Amino acid sequence: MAVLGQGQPALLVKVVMAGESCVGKTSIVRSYTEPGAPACSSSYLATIGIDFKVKPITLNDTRVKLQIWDTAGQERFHTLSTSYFRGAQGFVLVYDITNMDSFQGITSWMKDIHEKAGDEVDIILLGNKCDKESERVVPKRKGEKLAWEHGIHFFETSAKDNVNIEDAFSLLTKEILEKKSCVLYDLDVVDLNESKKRTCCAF
Ligand SMILES: Nc1nc2c(ncn2[C@@H]2O[C@H](COP(=O)(O)OP(=O)(O)OP(=O)(O)O)[C@@H](O)[C@H]2O)c(=O)[nH]1
Repeated sequence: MAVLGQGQPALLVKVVMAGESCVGKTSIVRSYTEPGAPACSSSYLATIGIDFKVKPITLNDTRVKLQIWDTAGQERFHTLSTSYFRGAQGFVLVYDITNMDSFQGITSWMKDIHEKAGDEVDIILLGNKCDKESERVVPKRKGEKLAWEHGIHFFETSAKDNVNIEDAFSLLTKEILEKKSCVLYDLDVVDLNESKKRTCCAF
């Protein structure tokens, strides 16, 4: 793998959150990008439309700017949300271990991802809210089996207790870097203007 050191532009990686409404996508992003701030609140505020956060990380001496798009899971936003799938290099596909419908919806989300973003994208499956063990309805082995059938990695996570969130994003990013061409991006430039980007086939 080519290494981009200090002073060189970081690689821009686009990752999209997907999954049913209320499974914890926004809370996972918050837990990852705003350490220290409470990821979960007692009241639920649905994502309206789309939002993105940027998380700079360094993996094996390679500087990466993770651009994490948080989509709305509500059915009425489905067309808008899936329109952001195009061009993504990775997906964090989330269900809630206390909600069987959210787990059963995963196959359909998987289909949407492959239709819009192709078959080569990297996906990681997360069974979120693992802190709510007493309310669990989706056994861990079901998540593991589904992930195994699709050839993807799986974690059970808690955005509330910050369990496995960092590991999940790191693993997904590593997989993307190992096989994908990425976009070069100057760390100090905030503008995502097309002219400031160029394709890099360093990997
Ligand atoms: N106990 C617990 N609650 C969580 C966890 N993650 C999220 N929640 C709660 O679940 C509810 C929904 O979380 P969100 O992050 O808004 O869910 P979402 O998937 O972004 O929902 P949409 O925006 O509608 O797509 C909120 O009340 C969160 O506080 C978790 O790991 N554990």
